[in-house]
Amino acid sequence: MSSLDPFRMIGKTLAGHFLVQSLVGEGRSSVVYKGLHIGPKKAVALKCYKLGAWLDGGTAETFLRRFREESKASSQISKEQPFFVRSIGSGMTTSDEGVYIPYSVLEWLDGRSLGRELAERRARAESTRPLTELLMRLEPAVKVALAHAHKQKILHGDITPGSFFLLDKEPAPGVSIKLLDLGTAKVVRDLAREVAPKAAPQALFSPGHAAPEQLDPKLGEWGPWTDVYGLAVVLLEAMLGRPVAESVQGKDAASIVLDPKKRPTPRNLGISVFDPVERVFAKAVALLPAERWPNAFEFWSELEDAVRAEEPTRRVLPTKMEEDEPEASTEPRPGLARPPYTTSDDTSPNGLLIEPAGLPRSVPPQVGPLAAASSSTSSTAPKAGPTDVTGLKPPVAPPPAPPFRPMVAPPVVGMGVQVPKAPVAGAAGASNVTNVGNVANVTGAAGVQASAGLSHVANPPSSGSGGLFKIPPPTPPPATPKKVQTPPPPPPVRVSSAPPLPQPVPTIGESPSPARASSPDMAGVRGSSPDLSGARASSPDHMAGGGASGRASQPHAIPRPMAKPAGAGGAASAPASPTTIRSFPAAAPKPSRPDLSALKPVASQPLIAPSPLSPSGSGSASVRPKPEPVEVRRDTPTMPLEAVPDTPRVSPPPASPPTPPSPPPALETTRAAHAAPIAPATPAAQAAQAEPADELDANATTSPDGVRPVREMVPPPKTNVAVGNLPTVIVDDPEQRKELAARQRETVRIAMPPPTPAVPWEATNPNSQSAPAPSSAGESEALAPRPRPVRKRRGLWVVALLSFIIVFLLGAVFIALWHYSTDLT
Ligand SMILES: Nc1ncnc2c1ncn2[C@@H]1O[C@H](COP(=O)(O)OP(=O)(O)OP(=O)(O)O)[C@@H](O)[C@H]1O
Repeated sequence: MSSLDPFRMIGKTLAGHFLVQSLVGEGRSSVVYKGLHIGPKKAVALKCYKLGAWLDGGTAETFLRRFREESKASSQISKEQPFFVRSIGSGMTTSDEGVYIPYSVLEWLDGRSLGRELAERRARAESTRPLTELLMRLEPAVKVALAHAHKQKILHGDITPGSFFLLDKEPAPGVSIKLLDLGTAKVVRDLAREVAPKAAPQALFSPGHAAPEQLDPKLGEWGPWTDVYGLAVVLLEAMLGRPVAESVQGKDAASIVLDPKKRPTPRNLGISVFDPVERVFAKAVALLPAERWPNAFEFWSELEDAVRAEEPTRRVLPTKMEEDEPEASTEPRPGLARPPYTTSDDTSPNGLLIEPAGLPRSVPPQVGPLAAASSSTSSTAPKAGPTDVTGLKPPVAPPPAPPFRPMVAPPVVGMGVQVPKAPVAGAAGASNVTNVGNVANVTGAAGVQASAGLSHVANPPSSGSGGLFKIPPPTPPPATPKKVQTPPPPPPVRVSSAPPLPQPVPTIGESPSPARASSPDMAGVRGSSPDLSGARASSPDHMAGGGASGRASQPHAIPRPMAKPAGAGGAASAPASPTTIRSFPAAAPKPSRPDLSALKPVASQPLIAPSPLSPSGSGSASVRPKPEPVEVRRDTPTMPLEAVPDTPRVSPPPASPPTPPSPPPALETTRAAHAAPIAPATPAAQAAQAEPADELDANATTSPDGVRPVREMVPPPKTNVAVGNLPTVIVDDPEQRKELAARQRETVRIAMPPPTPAVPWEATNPNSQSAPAPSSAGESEALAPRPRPVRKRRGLWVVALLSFIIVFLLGAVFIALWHYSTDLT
């Protein structure tokens, strides 16, 4: 398998639509290529799964069906939430050797995964990220996206640092991170579990990230609590600056993850945190699913609260956050405004104690069991503030009003954790998972006909066993609820920020304490284990400094058991119970948390343009008929406006009380009445028309591709506008409606006959010859003396003519009589 093109896919066109262009990176179970969606000429990511070893003619079809269902679910959910990578489709192809290669088509993202970032930071020996910064950065992907998925009974199933993609540019306001692999990660693991039930579970998961129940199904069902475990580990790794698995190597991952005495809590990993933070983590990584936080939202909220809880004495919280969100809100906060952190000189914003720079350390840091052993503080004791083991400062009394300052990219101070820097290992050792995707080893599938082609999410999710990655129904709690035994946390230890301390903070079990030698758990567990060695194949993605997880490196000591390990009380006796218990201990009174059901998606309308492929298509790639853009509708024939005035109105304007006729106003009213049907007839209709405008404005943002405005993709509600007796015309755009109304009014004016000289007062009083005194300029024109009617003038002419004729006849008679008298004489 070439590291440059593991599947030899570059240059191929998948499903006739997606040209494979270049390799992006390779993870444990997949290879990601950059591709081109040929039609729209958009970049896509083609994620090809290394499942050749698990698929043959018998399993390929079943897998493909379930894979499509998962893809469909992720496609749907990615439309609902902008913090998911958008799933465009999925399919299956074959390699040149005839090996099945299922693949997903995803939106192309510019940026890098958290895993890659951690690896790069580690390679550059940069400081790790403080917890508060991590909480802020990952919050939308967890409290919005993952919580939304959990609410829909979909879980991720393989949360690792690679699951979080940090975007270079925000495709939409506030969207700076996306969650990858929702759902598909699980279906891939499910397949492997089913077709190779005897395969070591460790082969399917990233060492250190797998939850106990993923390694030992007897512990319980997978569920949102499984993701909680992965989330906790991701945070721990980001705080540590190295994979948790490195801290537990020496035995295989399963035996460590499943050891109730060695829970990967911050303190057990050498991270000094305050009690509340330790407690939240301890519950998140509890051995039994039933003892964990039930979902990502609760875990995250509790963790935020725990960090916030230190604020009164340590002032580590962002002031604005405190003001804006005094209580844990049920509302997810996408794109949470990142207010500047404020911190005092001796505290860090991550829940850790930081010793003022330059102060000598008199006591080496004590971590985990050591700290517990050396302290009389217990979790039940009233909290008296952090214990200052250095003795340099009183433990509580903070200096009066220390200057608050913004926390700007904290270096070591922000982390406050001293972790020995393990050398970055290369592709270490025998990876027990490389065979998962080693297509070169797979020959059995050769010759089996592949159902190639883009098989976009078409089938409705089956409700059967092979269906979506659904969360199992909760199991009724047992009669005696188990208690989560949170260990009495040792007092936090002040850790110097700068200069770096000469003595490293021991990782688990590396304490110089004599107790270490006496720990029975230490016996025989040292030594490198191939199971824990680098699980990643060589990947360009990780060439820059090693993977963030799964890298084997130098051996580390095995952790000593905690004085009272987290979850040990219940867990030690419980592993045999396969039941999933969703009860929570009374011993750890849970602050009233908002019900997850109250969680609402941030945006009811998708901010992201829908996939160009139809989610309902089947078989080969089908191009989704694009929603008709608003602009197109503008061009649709609307109506013969000229005909409007002559047509009877179907819906007359609202009956307004008849006003006494006054000439010009009456004319205008008449004209407006013709146009009235365009306007909504009722206030409700007016409101209905205003709504789409707001909606359009709200959605008037560009798609992540920056190509088509989202408003084109989200047609506003249609409003039927009846105009005269014309067929009902659907006008979508309120602007269009206004324009239409204006044009119609204009048309009415044009089509109206010229104003008749008959004015009401003249018609009703034809004998009146005097106009009323004009009251305005407009009226003066209307009431000006009017020309005499033609009829009257004609009468005058007739009278004149008749008079002339009479005069003429009289003259003629007179002349005739004169001649007669002359003749007589
Ligand atoms: N949609 C995407 N756009 C751009 N790059 C992506 C996309 N999806 C994944 N990548 C990148 O491809 C690389 C390989 O990803 P992949 O998921 O195969 O492995 P991983 O996440 O690094 O590790 P693992 O799967 O073992 O947890 C990573 O660098 C990842 O950031």
